[in-house]
Amino acid sequence: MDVRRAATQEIRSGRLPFLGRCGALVPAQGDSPVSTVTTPFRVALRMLVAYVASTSPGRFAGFVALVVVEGLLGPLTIAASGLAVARAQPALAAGISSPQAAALGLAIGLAGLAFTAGQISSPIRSAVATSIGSMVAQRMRQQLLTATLGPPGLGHLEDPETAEEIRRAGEYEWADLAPLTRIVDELGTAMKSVVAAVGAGVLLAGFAWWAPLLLIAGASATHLWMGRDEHEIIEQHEEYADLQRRADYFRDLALDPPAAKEVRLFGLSGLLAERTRSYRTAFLAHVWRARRANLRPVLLTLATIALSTGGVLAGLAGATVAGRVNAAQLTVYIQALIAMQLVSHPLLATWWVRQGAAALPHLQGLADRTRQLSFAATGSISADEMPRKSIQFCGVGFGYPGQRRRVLNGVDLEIPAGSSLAIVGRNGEGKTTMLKLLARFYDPDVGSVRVDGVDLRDLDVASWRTQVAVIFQDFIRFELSAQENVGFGRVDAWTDPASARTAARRAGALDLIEGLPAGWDTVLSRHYRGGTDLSGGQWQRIALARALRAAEAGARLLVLDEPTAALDVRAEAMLFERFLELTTGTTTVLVTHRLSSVRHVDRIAVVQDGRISEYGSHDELMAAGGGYSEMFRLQARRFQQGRSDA
Ligand SMILES: Nc1ncnc2c1ncn2[C@@H]1O[C@H](COP(=O)(O)OP(=O)(O)OP(=O)(O)O)[C@@H](O)[C@H]1O
Repeated sequence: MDVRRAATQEIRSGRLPFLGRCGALVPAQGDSPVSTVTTPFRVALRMLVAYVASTSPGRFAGFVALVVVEGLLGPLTIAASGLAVARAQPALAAGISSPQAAALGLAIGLAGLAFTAGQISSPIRSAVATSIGSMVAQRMRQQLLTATLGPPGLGHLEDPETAEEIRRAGEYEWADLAPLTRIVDELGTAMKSVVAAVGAGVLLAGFAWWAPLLLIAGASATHLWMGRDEHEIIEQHEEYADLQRRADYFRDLALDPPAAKEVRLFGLSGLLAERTRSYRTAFLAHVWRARRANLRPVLLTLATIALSTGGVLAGLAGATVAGRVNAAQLTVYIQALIAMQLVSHPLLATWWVRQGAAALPHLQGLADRTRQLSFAATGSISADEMPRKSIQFCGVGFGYPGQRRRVLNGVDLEIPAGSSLAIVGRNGEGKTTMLKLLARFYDPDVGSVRVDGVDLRDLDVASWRTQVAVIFQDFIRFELSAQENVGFGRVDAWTDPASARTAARRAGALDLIEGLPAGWDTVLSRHYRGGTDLSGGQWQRIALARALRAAEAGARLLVLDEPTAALDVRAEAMLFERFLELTTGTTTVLVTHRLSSVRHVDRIAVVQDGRISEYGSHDELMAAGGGYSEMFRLQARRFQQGRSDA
């Protein structure tokens, strides 16, 4: 089951709006993030800086000011220390209380002050970077949630390209290696290094104009070679990311408790271990090959640095020997030369910048795209108290986005308000699809679904969904308390114990819940302390209780998509009977494969070849002697045989 899709269906049903604010959908197992950072560095840098700056302009301006000041403190320390060396000799000669000694003290004090300020400003910058990084992450998270949870339909989640965009847009979140706080900090360090290097360059220009230029040329060449090569390595990562994903998938299968039974039963352990190893080795082989190819630019880089630095040092030595540079100047120039090496520091930040910017191209415009793929929630008519008369499928034709085949092709069906309907048919005939149209997760391609004569498209979608309580086959099993699992049927009053109790009793789940270790407060997952796991049938009763809680809160259309498949035949029949009794007057639509369970519904619709092939009460359909009566007799015979065999 796709956990994300199941969760989204329930959230879309309008019952859990708060998850849009504080809940995050987790990536499916096996979708582990692999670097997709192929944006050219300059573009990535521009993108990242623009995004960070626009997230909090005031704070970012303060951050930049701090970075510039911190960057200038380095050259200031160098200049002050040079001044101190220059004044040392005259001060020694003039004595401790001379003006020369005072001037020396001033120079030393200035150097000490600049150095200390540099030490203090560094942690302050990191703290500001952390706070900006958190705000950026929060903004990205919000944008992602708006893009995924905002559209009222599901089409955007099922379009493969958009699903991939969403996955990539969310990678910043799961990339533990590169949290945004660290990325912003690295960006600040890189900016500071450039400012410090420029300041040092100005000092070194006092010796010779060409000296800083030579060092900058060396650093630029280095940047160019390394940057181009790093880009290639990252592209290789991207190209072979599938191998990594496969390796992770097989590893997760080996570790995943739900898979453990079949893995052991079919003796798959060895195969899983072998596949994990071979996919991982194949992936690493490409990475190693890329790294080996990277050796050449590393050597070229080292040679360039040695040549440019050596050239400046040789010039300095010559000038010193010739008496054109004194000791104080030499101190300043050598320190400036060392500080200028910082000019290549941003090179170290390229990886971080690319990581930080990786999600941005995918995030930008994502909300527009998902909105386009979902339908436009144009309707504004309130659905309060609907349906009062009927729900109709009028000539409905529908195919899933990106699929050529139409699942439904001319469905005509009327469900009188307050009646119960069972939709039956073979696997894959489109029963669940009809329910999805009913909940307006999609719009029909042809025809319309009408409530009291009003096209669903003209109804306010949120208001319609408060009228609908659906339990799908793949309902969510919230790893939360029993109270929450049932109470979420009415999210704005989920804590109400009396209503939850009533719903649980009606669903036959009350004894089960009250027998749990901490009763209603028990977390329904053994992954949590004091939590417990439920069987498939027990979970279905909980889900049913949630739907009944919604019905009690005013939902007027109850839709159950095989919610009792994990119960035995007798339990299902009893539950359906009781359910129909309890929901008398509520419009109820059931999907089930067990025809014995639907004898008591008012009407039965058989779906076949994309349309309704039979429609009527159980007795009418049996009397008609069509496909339904044939299926019913077959199932009854099997059941009888099973009982007599037993
Ligand atoms: N999200 C989807 N994207 C593409 N095709 C889909 C999607 N969901 C279902 N289908 C296809 O639509 C068809 C009808 O599916 P649906 O789930 O409505 O059938 P069903 O009658 O409920 O089946 P079952 O009895 O097995 O639950 C199937 O062929 C299925 O593969």
